[in-house]
Amino acid sequence: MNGYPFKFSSGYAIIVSAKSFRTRVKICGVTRPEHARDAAHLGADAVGLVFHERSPRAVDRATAQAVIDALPPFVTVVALFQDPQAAFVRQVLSELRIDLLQFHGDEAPEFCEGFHRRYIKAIPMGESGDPKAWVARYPSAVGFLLDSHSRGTSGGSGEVFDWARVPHDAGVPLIMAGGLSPDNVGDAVKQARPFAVDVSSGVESAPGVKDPQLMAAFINEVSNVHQAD
Ligand SMILES: O=C(O)c1ccccc1NCC(=O)[C@H](O)[C@H](O)COP(=O)(O)O
Repeated sequence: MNGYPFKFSSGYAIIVSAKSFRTRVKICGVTRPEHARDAAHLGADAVGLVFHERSPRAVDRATAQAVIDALPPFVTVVALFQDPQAAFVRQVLSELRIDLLQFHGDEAPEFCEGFHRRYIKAIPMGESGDPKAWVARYPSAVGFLLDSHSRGTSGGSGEVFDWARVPHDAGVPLIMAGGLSPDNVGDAVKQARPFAVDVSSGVESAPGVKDPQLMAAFINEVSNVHQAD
């Protein structure tokens, strides 16, 4: 398919020309202000802050504030949680300028909606099953992040799932994640034509340490796909 599926609110579906569409890029698990600034100036659309204490990429609120302060305008700040206490999410939201929530665990739709913020829901592609069943279960999500983890396990593993399972007719923005790197992201975008791609370990020199050269290579590979379309 040489284009991107889009469904209007009326239900009318079209393929948007590949030339007029740009796959967005989110760099997840940023732990240092200088890496956030680098990511943004290299062209990242969003950065993810991991608020899951068992993650090697977990940030405390002071570090998160420093990362946010390093960002220029028009870069989305995403706060990632995995089965958090509601009070913790509320505390993060009250202290930090968060644009979007990302729920990576078994959170119910009512829980995700309870903060009255836009949110995306991670779909565990390590499980069999139709991703569109998740889309139907979370009608208030503004997008879905397809990651290679199984239910109950964390993301950021660097593992790849079968891209043939990405639906082309979900009717909502899909964000591909899981084991993407500068070596494979071009193929992933060409094959699945997602709304966005999300990367963590594939642009790191060590867990939690983003590598500016790998981030640059990753973002270049994504834009190269569109220049060749
Ligand atoms: O990154 C983590 O440590 C993490 C912990 C708990 C839940 C989710 C987590 N990461 C999710 C992600 O960073 C993204 O989904 C990512 O793009 C996928 O990671 P990777 O395969 O390393 O690119």
